[in-house]
Amino acid sequence: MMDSICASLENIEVIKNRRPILQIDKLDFPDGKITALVGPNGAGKSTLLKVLHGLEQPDGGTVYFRGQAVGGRDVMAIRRRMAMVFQNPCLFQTTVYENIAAGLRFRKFPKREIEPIVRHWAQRFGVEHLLDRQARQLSGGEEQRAALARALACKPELLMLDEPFASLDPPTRDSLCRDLRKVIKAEGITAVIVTHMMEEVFLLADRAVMLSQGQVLQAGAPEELLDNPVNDEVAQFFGGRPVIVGHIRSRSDGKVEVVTSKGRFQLPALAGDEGTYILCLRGEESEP
Ligand SMILES: Nc1ncnc2c1ncn2[C@@H]1O[C@H](COP(=O)(O)OP(=O)(O)OP(=O)(O)O)[C@@H](O)[C@H]1O
Repeated sequence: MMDSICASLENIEVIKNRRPILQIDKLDFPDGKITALVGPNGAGKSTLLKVLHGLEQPDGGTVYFRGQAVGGRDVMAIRRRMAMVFQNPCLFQTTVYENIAAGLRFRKFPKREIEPIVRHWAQRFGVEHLLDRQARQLSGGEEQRAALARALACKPELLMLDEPFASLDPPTRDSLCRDLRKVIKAEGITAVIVTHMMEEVFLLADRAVMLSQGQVLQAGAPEELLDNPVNDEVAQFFGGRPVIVGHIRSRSDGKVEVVTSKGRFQLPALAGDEGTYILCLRGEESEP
């Protein structure tokens, strides 16, 4: 069955200082799927997100949202159906509660409906106990959780994330990634995440799109880019480290069977595993 498409870019061109920084013939964002945008610094990832979000007007081409060309007076109405979360969460200088409620107030939700929605999303992202706290008194991980709750409270159809976890420590990043995937999947949201971290690509994304110099080099399942890269640049980006990705096939007696493209592995079950294992291989120490 064909995937239905939430948003797409067609013949998009963005030019800065007479230099093309984004040239996309066609790129679809399928409904309910999480797409990771990856690529080296300056590849055009953030520009692509801004074009998709209507924050940046392309010099050529068309953005479609649910089959409708985005432009003119409709832009603001369509942008309200999307949400963006940045690396710097940019919380308002007020309480966590007011931050999560902000979009709902803006959309003129009735007062009595706001509180249960705020509590629901605060609880989904583990910040319910912080609702009365001023945003400036949060840790980086708590800030990002509050920013995600704020973004999701408005039920966006398309969620865009620009390196949302880049400044978090690995365990915080890992737990937030897993929570985010659960929430996005449960809500059926379409998401696009810009990231430099391979772990995030494999933990979060259903698809990966590799950009370089403003162009799409390859798009497909993350494992496809890892196992069958179209060129050296993709191979180096995805295979720069010896990583094998696997999915849990079965569990028994505290063990899991993980199926990978390189074979099956019996491994001890890890707390919090959700079905995806990333096996990183370390070279054998040579004897002196
Ligand atoms: N306003 C601008 N004027 C001129 N050049 C720009 C402007 N905005 C972006 N660029 C250039 O466009 C290219 C793409 O930038 P962009 O921020 O989209 O890349 P990126 O893939 O998100 O990079 P990074 O991983 O470093 O965040 C870069 O070479 C950047 O210098």
